[in-house]
Amino acid sequence: MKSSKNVTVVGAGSWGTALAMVLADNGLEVRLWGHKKEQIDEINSRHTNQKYLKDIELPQSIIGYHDLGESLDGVDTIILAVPTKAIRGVLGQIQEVQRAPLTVVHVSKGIEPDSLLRISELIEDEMAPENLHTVVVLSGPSHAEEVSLRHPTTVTVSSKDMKAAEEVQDLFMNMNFRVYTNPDLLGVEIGGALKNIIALAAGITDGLGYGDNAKAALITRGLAEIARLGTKMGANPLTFSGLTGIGDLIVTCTSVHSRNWRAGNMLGKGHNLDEVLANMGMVVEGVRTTKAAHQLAEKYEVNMPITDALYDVLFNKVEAKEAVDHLMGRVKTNEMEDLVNILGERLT
Ligand SMILES: NC(=O)C1=CN([C@@H]2O[C@H](COP(=O)(O)OP(=O)(O)OC[C@H]3O[C@@H](n4cnc5c(N)ncnc54)[C@H](OP(=O)(O)O)[C@@H]3O)[C@@H](O)[C@H]2O)C=CC1
Ligand SMILES: O=C(CO)COP(=O)(O)O
Repeated sequence: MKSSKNVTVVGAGSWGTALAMVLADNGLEVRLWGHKKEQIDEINSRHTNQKYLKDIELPQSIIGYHDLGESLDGVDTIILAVPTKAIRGVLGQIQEVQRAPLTVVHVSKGIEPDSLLRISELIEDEMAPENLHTVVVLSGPSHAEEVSLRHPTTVTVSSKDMKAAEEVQDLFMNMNFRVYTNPDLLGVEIGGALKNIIALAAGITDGLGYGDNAKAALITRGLAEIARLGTKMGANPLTFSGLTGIGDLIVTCTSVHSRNWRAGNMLGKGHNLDEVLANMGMVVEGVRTTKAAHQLAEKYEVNMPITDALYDVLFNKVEAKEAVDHLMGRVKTNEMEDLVNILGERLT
């Protein structure tokens, strides 16, 4: 038994359920809130969540809740595990029923289009200051399917309040789930969100049958454009060589577990976006994030050719092959110069 803390996981999808398992393995009685009654009944009676984690037996110490107020009773920390586009609505519901300020540990990977807020900023924007103690992000290369099988996984936590981040590190850390800290909140959130864009693109080139050279190019040049934008926004460029940068890019661009990769793969094979999203049955964060990143690139005047190409495929009906041809046919350039210039600007 590691902790007597009461924790509620808000969102009973793949990631919320897998994280609830980590906390249960650490000796906590975990409350798992979901908005679908049948699913909560399944969690409590059969100790499974078949739609999201097929054939996984959940620990009995995970208790499903359908009543949000009840799930938050006596709780000071929540793990917020819903898709980015559901966050404002769910926080609205939480604020109607919460009785004490909350530490919100968010695990979502996205950026809100138009407002261009990162998730920690979105939470601060949506929650009244008296309802919010602090925000911590947990992010990194971590497919729920593998975490639920207790396979070795590493993630990073970050916050403006690093003491709170360290408490979250202690809460989750175990022999299968190793948690690091990184004080660069902006870099951690940007890396986690933008890797989904590159995973969609990697799925597309795999769907087109282009193979490993193309994928390696996407991962490394994708990292270059994520690092350019993140560094211009104020992140530590070294964060992008860590778990929430290259780490999450590798896992998402190369794994069949990735919904972003799978969606891209179907696009590359010629299916249209509506068809792909309708078939997925789970969130594909990279689609909305592409819109947000396209807007961020314009705002910060950063060159993001892969993001632009994907934006055209998703929203301007450009054929995937045509987008790749366009990327390959751009004017010659230097591999590192843009990032070096951005770093130089920051020093002056
Ligand atoms: N899956 C993974 O391996 C990882 C996911 N993440 C991130 O975690 C976040 C959540 O993803 P994930 O769990 O995978 O997504 P899933 O699609 O697996 O599950 C999302 C869950 O949120 C619920 N939900 C959606 N909208 C609402 C709402 N308005 N109110 C209440 N519940 C809602 C869904 O309910 P319903 O069943 O009704 O749709 C579902 O239970 C994403 O940002 C993702 O990028 C991060 C790391 C790993
Ligand atoms: O973020 C993830 C792994 O780190 C999950 O990626 P997908 O949302 O593409 O499945």
